[in-house]
Amino acid sequence: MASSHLKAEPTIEIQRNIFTAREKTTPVQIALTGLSLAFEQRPVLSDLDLDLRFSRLGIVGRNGSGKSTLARVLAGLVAPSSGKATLDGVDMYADRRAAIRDVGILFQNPDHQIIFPTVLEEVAFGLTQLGRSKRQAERDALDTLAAFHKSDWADVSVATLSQGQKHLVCLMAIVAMAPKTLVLDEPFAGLDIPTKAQLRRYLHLFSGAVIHISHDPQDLKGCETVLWLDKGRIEKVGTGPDVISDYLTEMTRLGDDDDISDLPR
Ligand SMILES: Nc1ncnc2c1ncn2[C@@H]1O[C@H](COP(=O)(O)OP(=O)(O)OP(=O)(O)O)[C@@H](O)[C@H]1O
Repeated sequence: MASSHLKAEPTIEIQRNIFTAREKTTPVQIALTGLSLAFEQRPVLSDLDLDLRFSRLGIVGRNGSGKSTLARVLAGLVAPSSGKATLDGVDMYADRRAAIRDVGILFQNPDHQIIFPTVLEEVAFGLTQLGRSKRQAERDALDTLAAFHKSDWADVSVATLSQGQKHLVCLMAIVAMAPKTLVLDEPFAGLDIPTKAQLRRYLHLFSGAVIHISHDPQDLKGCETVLWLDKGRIEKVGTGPDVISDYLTEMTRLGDDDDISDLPR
């Protein structure tokens, strides 16, 4: 396969405003009011209250702290047990049409996300979900591939791509839909360092707001605001360096502990 690279200082061809300069990023408001969610009566999110505007919001927390569940609630994929979550005033669970239009979500495993055999079909699919004709969707998908300098990927079989390349296909599919908010649920887990760095560069070009979930603070460099979740509650929210510094201190302390032995109740 011919390779095509995005260089460190890319020439961005602005096509349908898919990419704009970072300083033009449009912030989004996140509001949680008394948000709780339980699975089989086991609380996973407990009475979360939050109201802030962000362009790049990081969410950190240990395994099982409720990060993915919060992401799913925000994207409208799961209903809270009580309380409310909105993005720019919209309850995404109540308004499925707005959810498809306004929120893109990128999961850890691209194989759980990709359903079509070729790159073009995969990228075009979301656009048909937005109501575009198949022909228009394919045209717009080709524009997106071109914006990412990946026109030569159009007819490539997704099954032949590496894990990092599959992540990029998912990212292109979501960016093509131009959501206001992109939710990244540990999308870099398991990727090697250069692949992570390259995907981060592509992400940097996305002009909407980003919610980036990770248990690794390294991934959240560049988030102006970070929310730390612990056992389904907000432990701290504030500027990135401030929250990450406290989080690392606590994670280092817990590393000397043996709570891996504790089973969920
Ligand atoms: N569909 C479900 N049914 C039952 N329990 C669930 C379900 N989804 C998540 N949980 C539980 O909710 C808790 C929080 O899970 P969640 O995936 O939100 O945490 P997380 O912070 O994203 O964890 P990780 O970093 O390990 O991905 C976990 O104990 C998990 O087992």
